[in-house]
Amino acid sequence: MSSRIVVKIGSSSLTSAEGALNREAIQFFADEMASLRTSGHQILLVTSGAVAAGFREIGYSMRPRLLHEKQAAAAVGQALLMQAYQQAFAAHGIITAQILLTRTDFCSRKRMNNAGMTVDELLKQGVIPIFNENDTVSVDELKFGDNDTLSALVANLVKASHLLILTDMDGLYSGDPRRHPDAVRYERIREITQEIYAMAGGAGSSIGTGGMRSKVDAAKIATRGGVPVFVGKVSAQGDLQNAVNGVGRGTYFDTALSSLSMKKQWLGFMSTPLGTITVDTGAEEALTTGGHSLLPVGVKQIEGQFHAGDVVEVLNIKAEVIGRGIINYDAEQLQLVHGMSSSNVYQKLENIHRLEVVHRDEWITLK
Ligand SMILES: Nc1ncnc2c1ncn2[C@@H]1O[C@H](COP(=O)(O)OP(=O)(O)O)[C@@H](O)[C@H]1O
Ligand SMILES: N[C@@H](CCC(=O)OP(=O)(O)O)C(=O)O
Repeated sequence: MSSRIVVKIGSSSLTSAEGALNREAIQFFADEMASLRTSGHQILLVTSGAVAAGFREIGYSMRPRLLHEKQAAAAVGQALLMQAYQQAFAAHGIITAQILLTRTDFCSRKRMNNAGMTVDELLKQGVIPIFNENDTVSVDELKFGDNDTLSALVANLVKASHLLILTDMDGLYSGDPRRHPDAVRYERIREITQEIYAMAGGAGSSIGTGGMRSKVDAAKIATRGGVPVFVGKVSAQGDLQNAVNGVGRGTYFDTALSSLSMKKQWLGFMSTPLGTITVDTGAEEALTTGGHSLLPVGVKQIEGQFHAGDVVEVLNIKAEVIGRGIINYDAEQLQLVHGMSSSNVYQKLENIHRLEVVHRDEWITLK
């Protein structure tokens, strides 16, 4: 199988601040992707720009902020965006396909498998699949918002050899260069630590959404799934090929030492937690560094109406998210026994099938 490359292009690279598609830019990116394809790679594109391309057409004077206005703008802009790509790729005799996804599509393995099979078939037929979030049906709390996360999930789904996140900045700097002109650029990140997160700020322009922060989030998801990531700028002929060859103008994120199984990727990045539990310091250590399961004695607080088998988010006593796991208790049961030693739990609850609140095999550390 030829290698699969997922290219993500942000709104800031495709549209003007006034809200118009930059057709020249779209042609340029299509040319770059076509030439990558000629060199033997399969290409998948994740593109933003629907809201930015649609808001002026619809009559808004600036990029809307309200959800229903953004959705209306996206419905207009998505058609314009696709038309522009179709035209640009047609110059190379390449057919494109539109795939609109929401976060909930990734929650269901069945929907994900269906999307995966459709993509396989499109690639087999030589088509370039073009993804965007299905903005019209996404509700606020289930939105990707920016497309960086979507691109990482797509890259993991298709087992890509590279994820290239193209933006208006040539990589990750020690601070947002728009505000810190003396910031220095990182060529390579071997491990995404809290310090790296601290450097990455939000969107610097009025067009983009997630900024560098959501790109680092995406890099974390992809690299833990075994896909190396490039975040940077492509603006001259040959830049995209250079990005693939390791000499692009941007930052490279190495894959994590051991890549996660699909089950753990689902747990960490696609599932929807139905509750939150807070654990004490000992339990935090046991889960995050000790490789142990979570026992009732370490649980301090419980929120949400979850049932055994649901996914919950786990917080430490500083209220930071440390990971997610599949819970073995209903919320009401756990309320009765949290903080108790194991022997007391057995006395209190007669028919528990597993003592562990979260078993280590059904846990992912996200800190
Ligand atoms: N540490 C950083 N290094 C580089 N850029 C940063 C950093 N922190 C914030 N940014 C901002 O992130 C922006 C890119 O993200 P965004 O505007 O969302 O673009 P896109 O539309 O391509 O997704 C840059 O223009 C920059 O202002
Ligand atoms: N789905 C939205 C993406 C919004 C957005 O701005 O994303 P990005 O430019 O990738 O930070 C759109 O097409 O407008």
